[in-house]
Amino acid sequence: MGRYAVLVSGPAGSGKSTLCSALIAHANTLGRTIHLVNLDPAAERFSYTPSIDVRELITLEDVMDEMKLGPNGGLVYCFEYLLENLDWLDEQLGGFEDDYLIIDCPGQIELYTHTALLQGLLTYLSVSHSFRLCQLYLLESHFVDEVSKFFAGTLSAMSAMINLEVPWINVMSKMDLVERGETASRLGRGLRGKREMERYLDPDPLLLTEEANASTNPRFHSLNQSLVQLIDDFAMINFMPLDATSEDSVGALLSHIDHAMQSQEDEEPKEPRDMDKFEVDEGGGDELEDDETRMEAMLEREMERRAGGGIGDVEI
Ligand SMILES: Nc1nc2c(ncn2[C@@H]2O[C@H](COP(=O)(O)OP(=O)(O)OP(=O)(O)O)[C@@H](O)[C@H]2O)c(=O)[nH]1
Ligand SMILES: [Mg+2]
Repeated sequence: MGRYAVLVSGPAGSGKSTLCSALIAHANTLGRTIHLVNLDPAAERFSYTPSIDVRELITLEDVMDEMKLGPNGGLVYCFEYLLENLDWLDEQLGGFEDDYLIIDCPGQIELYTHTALLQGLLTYLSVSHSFRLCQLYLLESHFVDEVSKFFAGTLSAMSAMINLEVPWINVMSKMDLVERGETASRLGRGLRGKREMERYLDPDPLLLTEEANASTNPRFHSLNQSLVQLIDDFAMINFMPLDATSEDSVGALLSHIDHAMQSQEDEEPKEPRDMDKFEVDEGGGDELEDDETRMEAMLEREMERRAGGGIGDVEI
């Protein structure tokens, strides 16, 4: 087999921990074992006991007390500490040869978009521990129920995707709320119908532009056009619907993840890199690689995958 790790990421409350539990429960019914890894130093409880738990190394509560930091600064500190203490992680990972890990991440979006911390960790897992990786990014259906919110959610997903550069699956979570037609936003506006919502799963650029223009001042129409163009050019923004309460829905997502992982078997192995280079730098100074080159390489690979099948089927 090999070593596989699925990172479950996304904004606060998007359903990450619920999905981790649902995936583990579903895997158990198939006779498969998935181990839970908790990377959230502020997590309180889990349905399954984590096999690896960052809280054994550091907790957000202690950091906030001792370092006099707020929750966000404290979280960044916890991740820096983890990356400075990778020997702890080495020890934890030692017992998991040939295993499938599901990694529950914190909900602070800046971790995915503004810092290189998670990227450092992913590089470490793939280069030093030969993990095949896949990242899920969850967005809640009822926060993406109109075009302006769809833009905001999609751009955050895109920004995280470019920052992290691993096989990627966007997930629109809590789709059962759409099915049930529950009130969407907490502002009390009615949720769009299921069919209307589904068009956001694989958005049509023309419809998106029309809808965005219909609800904005004409001064912003060219901005709408550019945003839609950007989303369309990337050809990466589509969402897999998820209802974590449905075994079928969780099963479909697990198959999708398996497919993304499997496809990496066909890829060329990565050259081991000097771990000294993976020092954390939040100031944007010495980046691991030049951003443009990384982005070009990522886009090129994506185009190749899409042209040749491979993980082109995967919503990334
Ligand atoms: N209806 C519905 N509720 C869900 C679903 N998934 C999660 N929830 C609910 O959403 C809330 C947040 O879920 P969590 O799994 O804790 O979300 P999270 O992303 O781990 O949250 P943080 O770790 O705080 O960022 C809980 O009340 C869940 O029961 C779903 O598929 N459908
Ligand atoms: Mg959680």
